[in-house]
Amino acid sequence: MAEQIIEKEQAHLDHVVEEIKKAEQKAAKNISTAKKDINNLSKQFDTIHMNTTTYSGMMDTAMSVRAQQQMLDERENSWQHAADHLSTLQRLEAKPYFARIDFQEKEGGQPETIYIGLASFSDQPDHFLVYDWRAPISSIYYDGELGDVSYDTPDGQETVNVQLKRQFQIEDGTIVTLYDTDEAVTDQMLLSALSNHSSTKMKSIVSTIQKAQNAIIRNTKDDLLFVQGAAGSGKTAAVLQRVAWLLYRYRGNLSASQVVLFSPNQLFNDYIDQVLPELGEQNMVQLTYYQYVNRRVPRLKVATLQERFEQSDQDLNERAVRLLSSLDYFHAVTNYAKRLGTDQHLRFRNLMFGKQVFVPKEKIKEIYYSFNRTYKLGNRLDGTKEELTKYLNRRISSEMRAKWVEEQIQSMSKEELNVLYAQHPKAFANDNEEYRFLSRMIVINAFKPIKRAIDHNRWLNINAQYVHLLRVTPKIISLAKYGITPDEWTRYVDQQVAALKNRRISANGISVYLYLYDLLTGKRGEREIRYVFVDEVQDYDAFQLAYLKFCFPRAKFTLLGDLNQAIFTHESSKTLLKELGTMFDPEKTKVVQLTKSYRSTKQITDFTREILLNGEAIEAFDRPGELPEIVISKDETAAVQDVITSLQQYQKEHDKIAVIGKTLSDSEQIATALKKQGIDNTMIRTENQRLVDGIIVVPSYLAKGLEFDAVVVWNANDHKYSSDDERQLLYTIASRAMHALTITAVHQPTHLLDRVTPSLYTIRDNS
Ligand SMILES: Nc1ncnc2c1ncn2[C@@H]1O[C@H](COP(=O)(O)OP(=O)(O)OP(=O)(O)O)[C@@H](O)[C@H]1O
Repeated sequence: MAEQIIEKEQAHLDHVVEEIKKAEQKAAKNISTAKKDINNLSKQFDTIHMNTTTYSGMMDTAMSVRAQQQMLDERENSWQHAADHLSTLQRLEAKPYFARIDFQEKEGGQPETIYIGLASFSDQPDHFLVYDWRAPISSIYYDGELGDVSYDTPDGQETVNVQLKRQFQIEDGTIVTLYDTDEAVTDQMLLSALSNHSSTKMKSIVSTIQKAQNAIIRNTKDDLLFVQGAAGSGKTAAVLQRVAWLLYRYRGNLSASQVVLFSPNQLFNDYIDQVLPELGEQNMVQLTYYQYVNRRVPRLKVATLQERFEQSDQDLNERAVRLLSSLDYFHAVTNYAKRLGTDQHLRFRNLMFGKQVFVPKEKIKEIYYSFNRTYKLGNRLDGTKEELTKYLNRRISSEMRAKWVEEQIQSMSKEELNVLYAQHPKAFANDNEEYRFLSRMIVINAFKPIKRAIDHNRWLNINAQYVHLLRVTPKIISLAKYGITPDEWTRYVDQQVAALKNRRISANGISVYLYLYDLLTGKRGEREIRYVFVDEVQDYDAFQLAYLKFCFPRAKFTLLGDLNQAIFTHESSKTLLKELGTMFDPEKTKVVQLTKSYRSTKQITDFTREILLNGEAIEAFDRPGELPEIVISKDETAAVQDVITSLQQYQKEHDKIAVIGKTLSDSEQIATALKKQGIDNTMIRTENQRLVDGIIVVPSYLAKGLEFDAVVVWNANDHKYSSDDERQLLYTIASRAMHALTITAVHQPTHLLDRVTPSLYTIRDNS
């Protein structure tokens, strides 16, 4: 029976592959026709007769060029289309589909059979041999069991009766196995997907998407989708499939450039950048929050990830950061800026002409505040620019008479003069006219930097304004609520001012600084962006998220995070969800919990869960492996040897192994020690590096979001991980392991491991 089924399915598969091959040939032909057309058209371009002697000749030439260009564009489009189609077919050929569903539409409908794969494929119009996994009907594969199942279509909900669900593993056009199932996606299929080795690039999960993940992927209703999920529960995986799904669902109205993903670091960008291309889609805009803010302030140096992670946890600094990163402060800044329109507190800078003051700041202030009280900040800014530009234009005539202009004309070379003459279409009536022309051109050129300064708002003194905001903060928000005295605040601001003089700004300060600037200049955000995704959202604060919402006012937000992995924001991440509740319409907000962890073996998940104080809800996926190991060494030299022993063991079985240190210097220490002992490894110092196979050594804060076959935690002793605050950090690091985990410690292991049930790990005590 089973044999027969396989035979029949293989015959069907052979037929589909055959049809795909035929379609490939056709596509290849279309490509070569389009290519030929493009070549011919390009040649014809050269033969267009250029007639520029008469006006009508010029018009004719322009029209021929335009017509030719249009034809060329069309051919290029059809070439691109055929090339995309061919690459989809090539992807389908080896593995055309992964599932089959037999169902009947209710009320006497015909029984139907569909096959689901990475993309749709039809041999005739409307005769689909394969359905795209994102098609509405494909949802029943992920969502339901046998029997009546509903799914969403653009026209509302439909219900069908599902009679068969079959899953395939196909390799190079041959069915390796198939399962009939009445579950959403069988565990066998998932198990075999998860037992694979990790690689430096994340893979798509379309054939094994789980029901809870499917709900995230296909959500269209909510403005805010907040996914709280355990480490390894597939948040990132689901969100990448979601982008692919959205691009399919809204094809024609949504392009990849209208989707932005904020990721925790650039290494992570590198890790996930193949998933969408593998699904046949272009990558969305992908950047870190600090890249996003940094590129707007080229003159300032924003604190780096490392500085942020390793900043001294001075008590005052912590309290001040809590204040600056709160939603209350965001509102306070909004109101502060609004009042600047009338309260005369806006800070200006002189407009300079070389070393001379061209328009003094007092004068600019006068203009700025001369407008009606009801003017919005943006209009006030535009009005001021207009006045300044008018003033600049008026000054051209008087400046033309200045001595320096005369001197410049006299000293100009023939070539320089010719450049200016080229801008004068006809002959001069007399010398006077010629002189006036030249002096005017010279002044206009000399005024260009002033015009630029006006256009780019350089007459606003944003640094001074930011400092003013910090200084008056005690008047706009209650310091006491954050446990800060006025004296302490003054001290904190003094430190920030000193840093700013050296062009440095804190990680929190930069959001405040840019928000203030945007308010002053009346920026209305990037309105064309439709979807914003924020991964590892627990490391964001409420101010940053409110600012992102301001920057992307028309976007729907999907926020993914794990409050148990808050390694930068610690406790304050707990209030984040509450604060988000006030930013989005509660009716259009959905919070989804993912509790099952897929990344690690059951042994690793059971172990890491107990590091947390509240990890009970985390459920392990039942994939067996070795118990994690804790290795205790008597000193550092011995610890290095113990790490080597583990690494040598892991190298026999795994491709991607990470040694994770707490800080950069911890990591450098072990990387160097390993090298000295002849153990080759790649030290990841900054997020700009690439992930590679083999052994990598990486500091904790750069390991975020990544995964490795085996992880060795370097020196998690009670001295390194001494504070309860570091529980989440240890959990984050340990949960990077897929198949094997070793935690090393010089002397006493951290007390953060005390809660873990002893039967969940083995101990190698070499102390
Ligand atoms: N439905 C699934 N089918 C196959 N693999 C899956 C599935 N869901 C998750 N995975 C795999 O589990 C691993 C963890 O997924 P992912 O990195 O998306 O988790 P995460 O929730 O973002 O984790 P973290 O918060 O720890 O960074 C990945 O290797 C991913 O491919």
